[in-house]
Amino acid sequence: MITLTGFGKDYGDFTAVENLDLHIAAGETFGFIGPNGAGKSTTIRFLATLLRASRGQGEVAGCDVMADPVGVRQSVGYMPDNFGVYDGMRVWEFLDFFAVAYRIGRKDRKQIISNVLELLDLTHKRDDFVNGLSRGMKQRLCLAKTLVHDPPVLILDEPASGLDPRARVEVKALLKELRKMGKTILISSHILTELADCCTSIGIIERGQLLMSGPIESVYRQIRRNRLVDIQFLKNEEAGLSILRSSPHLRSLEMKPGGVIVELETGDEGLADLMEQLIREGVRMRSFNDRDPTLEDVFMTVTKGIVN
Ligand SMILES: Nc1ncnc2c1ncn2[C@@H]1O[C@H](COP(=O)(O)OP(=O)(O)OP(=O)(O)O)[C@@H](O)[C@H]1O
Repeated sequence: MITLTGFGKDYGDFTAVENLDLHIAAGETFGFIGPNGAGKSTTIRFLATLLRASRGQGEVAGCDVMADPVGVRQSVGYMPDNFGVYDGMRVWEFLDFFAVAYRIGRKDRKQIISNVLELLDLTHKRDDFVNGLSRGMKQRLCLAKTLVHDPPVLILDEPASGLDPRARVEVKALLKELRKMGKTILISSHILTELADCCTSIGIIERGQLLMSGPIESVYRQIRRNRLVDIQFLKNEEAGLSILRSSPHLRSLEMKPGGVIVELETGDEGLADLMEQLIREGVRMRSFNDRDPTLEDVFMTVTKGIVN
């Protein structure tokens, strides 16, 4: 449903995105994850036909992004990261404005607006002025606006940023609802936990390069080949770190208060040997936990796989 082939974008001498290949199948909810400035919005704005590529091609719902931007816009509901709502309008007028822009006839508009308001739980705000809405409601209204022309593809740039925890949970529930309706969704975020339980696939981008992508389970599997061990030190932390750093099994090491998370490529025996060595050398540990990676671990390992 969404394909990018060798997509690249330069701003002057600066390459914001480099040679990006991506394929998102129909019905997927794809989480596009990356730190600030990674190139998420640049990629998204290209797919939404708002920015020209320096290299490469894109296709959305069978339409070429550069050759047929109108076709793409008809198939896409796009929510930008810096959305604007027109303050002087009432909620229903705001949606009606976009429905007219999508050339939806007067007869159908009323019903569509009432359906969309109901889906977004905004029916009771129908006649309120947009500027009287809370931030969370404005964000929901923006999401409502992306749905008026019933597009098969939704491209949402950080739709939950700045929302309180309850509103974020509501956005996640809504994403699941939209997936059930058969929509293909690309959603970007740098809040990892936000995407962990509502995406079917993810892509991790850093400094304009896609570091990893695929079905969420396969991304977890790739990372699970290695063990993640969370160690909390009680005494002799320096000696402990030096043993870990010289271990041939070490793949990455991330410091945290009072301890460290290490990624080790080894089995149970190797893990037991390492534990024994730490104890033998006088390192006292409060805990030594081998655990399943979270999406956050995947992200940290992939974007910062640094062995100090
Ligand atoms: N119009 C522009 N002119 C020059 N540089 C730009 C422009 N737009 C983006 N950039 C740069 O390109 C890089 C990628 O920016 P982009 O907005 O795509 O990142 P992002 O992953 O969406 O970040 P964020 O999470 O902060 O929104 C950044 O270094 C940014 O400063």
